[in-house]
Amino acid sequence: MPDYQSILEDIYQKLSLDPDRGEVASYIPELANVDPNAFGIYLQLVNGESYEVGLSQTHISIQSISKVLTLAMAIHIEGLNLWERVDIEPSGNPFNQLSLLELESGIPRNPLINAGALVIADVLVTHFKEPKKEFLEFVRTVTNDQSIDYDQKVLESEFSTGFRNYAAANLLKAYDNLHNDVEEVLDFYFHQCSLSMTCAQLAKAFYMFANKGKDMQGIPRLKKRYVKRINAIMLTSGFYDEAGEFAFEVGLPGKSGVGGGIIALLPNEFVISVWSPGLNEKGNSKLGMEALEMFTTQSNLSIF
Ligand SMILES: NC(=O)CC[C@H](N)C(=O)O
Repeated sequence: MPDYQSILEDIYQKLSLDPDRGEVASYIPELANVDPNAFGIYLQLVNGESYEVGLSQTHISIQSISKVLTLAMAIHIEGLNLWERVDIEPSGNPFNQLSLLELESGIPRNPLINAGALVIADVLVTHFKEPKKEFLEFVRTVTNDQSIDYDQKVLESEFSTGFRNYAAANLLKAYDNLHNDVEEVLDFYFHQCSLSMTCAQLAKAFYMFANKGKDMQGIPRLKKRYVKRINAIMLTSGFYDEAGEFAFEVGLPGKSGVGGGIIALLPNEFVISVWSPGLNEKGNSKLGMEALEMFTTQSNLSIF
């Protein structure tokens, strides 16, 4: 077995010296208040062991990482019908791009771009009486951690500046691919993005995707055939127009968020979460991508 702690410490030391950390997201004003030098990694092995360096226990805004968790809930509800409303192809475009949605008559390319996540949010809003409560409960249950909650300040920030999300939701509605009120779906979507979790909590939440659908308590949360497909979608679409680069450099299914978090996993082996708030020009954590490239190269563990 690789010496995981030494690998993490080596990555941490080398990258901590990197003067170029990218730009902290500012289009959601609350995210711009985060220290650009923050950096943490948490590694959760499927065998139960864990390793960490830096700010792995600091709360971060999980942002688009939440899209995988809502997808897991929606796929359970809708099964194969889900794919009539959202496609599974990489978009090759930024996460908030609208032109493809218009071109493709209101069917989002995949569930991990914003338009796709809004359709997934719509499924949950239809299915549950109290979708925000149910989503929070789902995340708390699979992580076995009742302390996880929404961040009110980030939430307000999302509401006040989410113009492209309002546009995407309205476009979906115009194409009849949003069954509930635009405001209700956006309210849910902004809540899911505002969820605040540590790298450690994120790794635990994603444990089920590395463990054939069973969470850390060994309880089945997701059918195996859905786990396989969600992992495939993370690989092909988890990093928007940088999905190819992530597969090439890192070689793991994963998902990023504009809060600077990245989660990635190797089925049956581990889940790893990284946080560094500075983003590259594609909106993915700059140091986070570099750290994961170093991790899979040094440990010699990737799906390839
Ligand atoms: N890539 C992201 O993390 C985007 C999420 C952000 N809340 C948005 O909708 O714009």
